[in-house]
Amino acid sequence: MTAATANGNHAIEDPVVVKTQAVSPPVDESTLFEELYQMKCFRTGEFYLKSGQMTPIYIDLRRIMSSPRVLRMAAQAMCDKVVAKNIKFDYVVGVPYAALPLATLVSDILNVPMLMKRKEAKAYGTKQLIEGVYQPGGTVLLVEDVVTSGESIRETAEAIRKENLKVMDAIAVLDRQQGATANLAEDDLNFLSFLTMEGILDGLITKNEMTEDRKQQIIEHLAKPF
Ligand SMILES: O=P(O)(O)OC[C@H]1O[C@H](OP(=O)(O)OP(=O)(O)O)[C@H](O)[C@@H]1O
Repeated sequence: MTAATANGNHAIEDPVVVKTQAVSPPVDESTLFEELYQMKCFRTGEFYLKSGQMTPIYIDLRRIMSSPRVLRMAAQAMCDKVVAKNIKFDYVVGVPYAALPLATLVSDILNVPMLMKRKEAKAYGTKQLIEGVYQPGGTVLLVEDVVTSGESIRETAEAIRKENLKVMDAIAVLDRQQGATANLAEDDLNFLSFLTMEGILDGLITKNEMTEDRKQQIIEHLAKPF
């Protein structure tokens, strides 16, 4: 039996069971770096971010959806971290759009239901911004691919909280280390990532794609305010 909720969804009678056991061997940082490198996810040059800031290094994790194996590895890496930190949640939500395939796999690996937050509500149908079946009061884990300022996570958390769901934690494959942790803490969001920009730059040095001096220049550039 189900009960109607405020959002018109029907609550699931049985409580959600969070299976906090990852199913594959743990993924380590250097292995994932190597896979992302092989998939040409790291590009140096002149690129512009959502914030409008120019960046000398662009990290495009949208490419990994083209490899189910690497996509799953990245999702598994986040699951390992979430399990290690003993984070409890009832639903997984990907920050649209790039993180949606990752969130789908996190949901599958941990056997936790997924919800989907739209970038914009549709003007027809149910017009809901949050899709899926949920009970108000449930807790959401946010999943991101790459985080710069954390603004996309913050916007997603805001929309979810308006639906009387709780959000306390967000996890990303990669943190560009440009202030997201502090920015999100202001919104009571605990932010974790599996890889960091510094780790990527170090990896590119080992590949002879970058010098230590260039790494320092890039870090200084990225430390500038948006
Ligand atoms: O931390 P932030 O400063 O918000 O930047 C990170 C966001 O930017 C990218 O998404 P983008 O806006 O390019 O959209 P997409 O996911 O639809 O590609 C990325 O996938 C993150 O969601």
